[in-house]
Amino acid sequence: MSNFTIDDNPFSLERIRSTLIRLEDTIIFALIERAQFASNRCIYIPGALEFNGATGDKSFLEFFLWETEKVHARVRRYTSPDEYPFTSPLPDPILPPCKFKKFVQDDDININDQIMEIYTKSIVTGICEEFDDDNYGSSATKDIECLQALSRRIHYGKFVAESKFREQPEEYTRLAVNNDREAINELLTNHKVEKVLLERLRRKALVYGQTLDQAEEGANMHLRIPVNVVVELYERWVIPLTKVVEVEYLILRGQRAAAEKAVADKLAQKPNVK
Ligand SMILES: C=C(O[C@@H]1C=C(C(=O)O)C=C[C@H]1O)C(=O)O
Repeated sequence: MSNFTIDDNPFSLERIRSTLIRLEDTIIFALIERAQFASNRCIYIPGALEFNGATGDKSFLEFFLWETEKVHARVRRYTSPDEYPFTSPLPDPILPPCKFKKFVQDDDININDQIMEIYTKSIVTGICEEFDDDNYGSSATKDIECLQALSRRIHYGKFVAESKFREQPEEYTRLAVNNDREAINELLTNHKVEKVLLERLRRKALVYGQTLDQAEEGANMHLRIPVNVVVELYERWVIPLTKVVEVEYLILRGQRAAAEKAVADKLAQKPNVK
């Protein structure tokens, strides 16, 4: 008998949470990469930069992101249930569809517009110095990595929500039928998990942000990214937006479950016609 049990359910809440923990590292390092460059605000302003007429009415970042997502769409990135594009229209995949183990239900929940707005208006300000260093391509490249990591983490809330629905289907269905978003948000919230996450994030940002250019441990004076910026990013934006996705998914999931039950009950009442 092994000393530890391996959770063989790839979609247990514990396994889903471990994916969110791994995404913390992806996000922190993506932010550290972006912080190398100035804010270069012009890349976020529609029409501020024109490359041979290519950007048109889009900002440089929107143009770059759209071109990037077109290629990613062609290699079927957005057929994955945990990947959501920021731009449209996008071409069909040139590869045959992957077979994904079905867990979350099909839906059209995509809050990347909110993520883009918050990232360009609030997050860049916190991690970059406010000036123009002409590194527009490099800045946008790093922005895209940050946006994709944040989008994946926040939309992974669907997996969390499905796992929680399966633990309390009746309760979530009852609240969904009443469109009670506040009660659903309260039921899904786990304050202990959030507290532990923010404490872990502070430690990660402190360690990952060090340049280690001082031999003496902990002597680093300069951090590559302010610790409080990372913690506030999660506390103010990432966790609340993840919960927005969870709530919207649970409303949909619960209302579908209620509709399916109504049909099943009706069929059960139907007398057998000889
Ligand atoms: C993701 C979960 O749902 C909620 C959102 C959390 C987050 O975004 O980090 C953490 C705990 C919950 O309040 C979870 O329960 O793990």
